[in-house]
Amino acid sequence: MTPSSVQGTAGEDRSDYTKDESKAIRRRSLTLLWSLVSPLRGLLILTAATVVISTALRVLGPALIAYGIDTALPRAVEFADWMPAIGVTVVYLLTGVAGAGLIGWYVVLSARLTQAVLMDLRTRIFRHTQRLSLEFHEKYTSGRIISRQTSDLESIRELLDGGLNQLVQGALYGVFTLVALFLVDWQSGLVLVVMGIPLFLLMRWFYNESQKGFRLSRVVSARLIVQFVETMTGIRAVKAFRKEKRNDEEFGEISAEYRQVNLKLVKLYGVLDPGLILLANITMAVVLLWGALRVVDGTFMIGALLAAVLYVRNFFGPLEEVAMFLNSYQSANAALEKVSGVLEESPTVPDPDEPVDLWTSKGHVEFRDVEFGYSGDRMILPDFSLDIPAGQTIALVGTTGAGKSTLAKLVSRFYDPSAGTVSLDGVDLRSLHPKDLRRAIVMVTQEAYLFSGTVADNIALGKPEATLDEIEAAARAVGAHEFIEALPDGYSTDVNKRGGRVSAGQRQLISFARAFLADPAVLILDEATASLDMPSERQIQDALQTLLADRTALIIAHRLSTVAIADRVLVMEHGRIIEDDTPHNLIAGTGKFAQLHAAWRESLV
Ligand SMILES: Nc1ncnc2c1ncn2[C@@H]1O[C@H](COP(=O)(O)OP(=O)(O)OP(=O)(O)O)[C@@H](O)[C@H]1O
Repeated sequence: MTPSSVQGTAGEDRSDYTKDESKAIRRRSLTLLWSLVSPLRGLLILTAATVVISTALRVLGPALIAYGIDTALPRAVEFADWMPAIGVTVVYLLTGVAGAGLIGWYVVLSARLTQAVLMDLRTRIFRHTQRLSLEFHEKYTSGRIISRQTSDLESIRELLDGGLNQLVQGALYGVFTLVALFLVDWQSGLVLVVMGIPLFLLMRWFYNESQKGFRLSRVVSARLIVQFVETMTGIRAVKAFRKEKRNDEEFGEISAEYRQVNLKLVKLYGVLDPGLILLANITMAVVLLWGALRVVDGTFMIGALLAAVLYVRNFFGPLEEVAMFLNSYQSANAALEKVSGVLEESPTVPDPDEPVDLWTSKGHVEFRDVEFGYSGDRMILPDFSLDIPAGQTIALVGTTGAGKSTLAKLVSRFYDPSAGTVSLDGVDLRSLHPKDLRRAIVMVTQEAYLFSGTVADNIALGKPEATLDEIEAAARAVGAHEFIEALPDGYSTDVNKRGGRVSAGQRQLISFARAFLADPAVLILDEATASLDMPSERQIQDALQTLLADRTALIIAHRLSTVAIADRVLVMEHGRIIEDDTPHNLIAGTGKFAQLHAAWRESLV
């Protein structure tokens, strides 16, 4: 079980993990990696076999040279027996060719493996983040999600595409070389093992330090992306409030920090590289000296000495590369840690295991003893009960922050209450299949988001199988047909292309048409009439009348004129309903709504 301090995306911005936390994160990354690789076990085994065999063949070289010099050559010189020399040359050539061929095959196989893993991971991140509840998206900014899907995946791709080959081959080469050295001359092998102690300490120091550095580097680079994405998505507000200078400063500060972190990382190589060279040279000198003494003594052969020196050189050769690719390994590891965190998050509004069937809904909505707060300590709806009979049109008014949108989000099941139930036709929303829920309850918000595609595509989102006639009928019903017809390509106009750009009010009408076509039993309009311009007030009323006919409706309205079409008005304050009556009765009374209404009427004069 991952400790709660690093569960999911918690603790993601830290780089000072405790031992237990680090262990848990590592375990989570490994589990993810295994889940990605295990379906490809066959390919993995084949890839591993090719790299093991090809490396073993490459390591044979110096031993063959030693045999050539110490055995085959003297036989040719002394007895004119050329067979061993020819034999060893042929074997040398054959192992070279086979080793090269296998390496080629390994590269192809490993590419196939890594591309499959990457595709799986990419799809998983997309699917999973899309499935996560609104609560997650409201607290985890889009910039961070983007960096998971882009820069993190890119780091993993870099490692898998190039670094891993080098890393695996280098590490295997080192191990095989050590074994071969022991077989050729155990005394030189012993020297290498003794020198292996400072080598191990150096590599371990580098690994730990660079791991810390890379974690920090990823945290800062994610902040850079978040800052960039937030600035660009809010570019209108940035310009309107002249926030450019402050943004420049903030971005500059994070950039400077990023540079600092990366500089520190590079400095680690300034210790590692000379350290490796020094250790290699000392080992080589000791092996050479000790070997030479034994050659003089007549207890060691010159060919074996040459092989021992070659092995020592070969042993240290790839270490530099291994260290370099530890770099991309670290970076990919840090990325995998974050990605596995996102994938560990689970939807806070889970789908029911055994959903209750609700083919057709009447639209009876009920809140019973509901308690809700976004974070545990602050209640937004302390104790809320409300019965909305099927077909009723409710207007919800109240001071800002009273909890009106929260109510709408609970009916749409973007969130679940912490106590009590929200039900549709007597069925707890938690027991409904998401498909039934989405078919029965539709929310239209002020944003009225349009997806890339044509106007018709955007309306058809409410009913994907709709015909063009149905789409047009829906647009006519809400009064959107005229302006759509006037667009350059009518219903086929691409909303993202030049000329296809529509105004905020037009977008709203398109989303009304979309909702009309979806024909839900319950419709929620959250400030949805706010962007419609005043001259078409009459039109709005007509559009709303058509849109709301024969269904339950919950309208959150600042515009008091919309309230007139409601059967019932609820006035909310601090998460409670303080007035609940027909608009007529409320206006005639002396309560809060009567005051609001009087003030509004005065403002019209
Ligand atoms: N995602 C969120 N996380 C934490 N708190 C939130 C979140 N959304 C809203 N709140 C808080 O919940 C309270 C009720 O917000 P809500 O949006 O429901 O009010 P509202 O009545 O719709 O207000 P308005 O008329 O201004 O839209 C507010 O105090 C707000 O700060």
